[in-house]
Amino acid sequence: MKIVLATSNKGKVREIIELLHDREVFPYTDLIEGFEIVEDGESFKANALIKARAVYSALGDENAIVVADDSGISVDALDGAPGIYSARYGGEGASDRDNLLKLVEALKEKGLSTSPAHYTAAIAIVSREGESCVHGWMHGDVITELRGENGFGYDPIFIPSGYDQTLGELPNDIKKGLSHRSKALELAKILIDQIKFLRSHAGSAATK
Ligand SMILES: O=c1[nH]c(=O)c2ncn([C@@H]3O[C@H](COP(=O)(O)OP(=O)(O)OP(=O)(O)O)[C@@H](O)[C@H]3O)c2[nH]1
Ligand SMILES: [Mg+2]
Repeated sequence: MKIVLATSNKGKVREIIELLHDREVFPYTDLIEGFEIVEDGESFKANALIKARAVYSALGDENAIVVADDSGISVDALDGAPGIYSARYGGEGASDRDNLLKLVEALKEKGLSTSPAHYTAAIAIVSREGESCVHGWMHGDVITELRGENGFGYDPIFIPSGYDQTLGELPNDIKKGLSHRSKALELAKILIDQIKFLRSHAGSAATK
């Protein structure tokens, strides 16, 4: 059963494939040409569903189970910014590093060197059975000093609650155990396995 990821973010692909380890998972760009998806939803959930629906219909394969992730970081001292705009906080086409440096600059402009913050991940699942969305969060603090190269995006300035190192410094395995994405995927796995169960029993039910 093909699980197709509706993302072009390599950091997400790596993490999601690791977290869905015993399932056949690959990015949609292994199957069809990548295409621009306009994420004009008002929430992480709305954007995740937009991405999953767009890839599901572009694939035209009723057996596909399409999984999308919309995620971002929300900083208390910036009234929750960048939130759903995390991917383009530094402007259209901004790189992860541009986005991170923009966040550091915004904190410094307020005379701050740290602020409570949290990551949100919304994971949408679209298949012929229907569509659903689950969430996961990870709380901690952002700092204005970049520390470490692990993870991706804003990780070098994010210190998860209970730790004193950033996700850039901590081994990826630590992030796997506590990230917004891993929490949401634990729930998504239940829904994906339900779809598998329904499909494997659909045939036997029909023959009774
Ligand atoms: O340091 C980080 N560690 C994470 O674990 C994480 N999860 C999300 N993000 C950031 O939030 C935005 C997602 O935007 P996003 O959901 O639109 O994804 P994207 O545009 O990169 O790819 P796609 O999935 O839309 O194709 C991007 O700026 C990511 O850097 C993270 N940053
Ligand atoms: Mg995006």
